Amino acid sequence: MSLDRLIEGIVRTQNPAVVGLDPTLDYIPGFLKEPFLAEFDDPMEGAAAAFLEYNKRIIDAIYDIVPAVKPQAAYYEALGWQGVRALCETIRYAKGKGMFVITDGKRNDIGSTMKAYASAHLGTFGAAGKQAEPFGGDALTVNGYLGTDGIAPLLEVCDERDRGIFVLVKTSNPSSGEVQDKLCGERTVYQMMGDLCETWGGEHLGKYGYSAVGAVVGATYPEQLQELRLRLPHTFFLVPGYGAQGGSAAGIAGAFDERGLGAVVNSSRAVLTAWKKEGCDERDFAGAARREALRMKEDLAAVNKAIHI
Ligand SMILES: O=c1ccn([C@@H]2O[C@H](COP(=O)(O)O)[C@@H](O)[C@H]2O)c(=O)[nH]1
Repeated sequence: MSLDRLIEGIVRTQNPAVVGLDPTLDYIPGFLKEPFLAEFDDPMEGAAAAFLEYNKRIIDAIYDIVPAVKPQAAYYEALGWQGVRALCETIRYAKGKGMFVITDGKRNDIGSTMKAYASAHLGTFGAAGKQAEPFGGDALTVNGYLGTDGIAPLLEVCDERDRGIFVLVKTSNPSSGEVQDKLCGERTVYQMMGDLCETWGGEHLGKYGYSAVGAVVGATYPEQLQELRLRLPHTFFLVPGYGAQGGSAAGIAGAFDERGLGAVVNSSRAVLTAWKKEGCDERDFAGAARREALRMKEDLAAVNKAIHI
């Protein structure tokens, strides 16, 4: 169990970036969404169909230059079961294009319930011979607040199916310090959670030295990124907060190891709404997403000179 498939995608594209697929109707140009909204009586069905088509076009525009996508489940759940179906189909489409998919669900519960979340998002349903993947993601974001028994069922699935998790350690939002920066004995809560990631990842390291248990560390906290990189040598980072939340490439530099690995940086809104910022023809929205993804790649390369290996 490891995050090697993600790392291999980063090496192949020479791009430590993930594009967040967080669609809203507002981001989707009229020419694309209006026919779907008109076609279905149920507004959620029309919106879900528009989300899926929009995602496919974004994926088509970036899959050769960006190794991974991160659909945030909330945007799909907002449309009920139709949205959840669009999420499943988006995951399947991205995987069909060779992308690594991180489902951003931030799940956590007691062990028995986590077993259900683990098989839903990373596992399979059904018996041998008649088995299917419910969601089919490669990795899932989770909350570690309930402790080890809430994480153990995920580790089992990660082991069996070469999947990964990213545990919330130091989140990118402005209030993250209210709990995460509090001292608990001699360690902050985020340090304690980071140390647990190293423990949960255990001895099962992939060929690049990272385990299947990654950590979410926000681009908006450069000092903590650097500190945690040194403290957690086997824990790969998912770094949200670049772009729309104000995180910069310079602030992210400390997240990478000496090989240029160690982190994958997320950008959602900045890529999805690039066509609005550019002011280009709305029919070129996917082209604008690609241009923004290439701009981000260059921006990251300026602080993370080369990804060796
Ligand atoms: O600490 C965290 C954890 C998760 N997120 C998620 O990442 C994206 C960020 O979107 P942007 O549009 O690039 O700001 C979004 O899905 C969040 O739910 C985070 O921002 N911070």
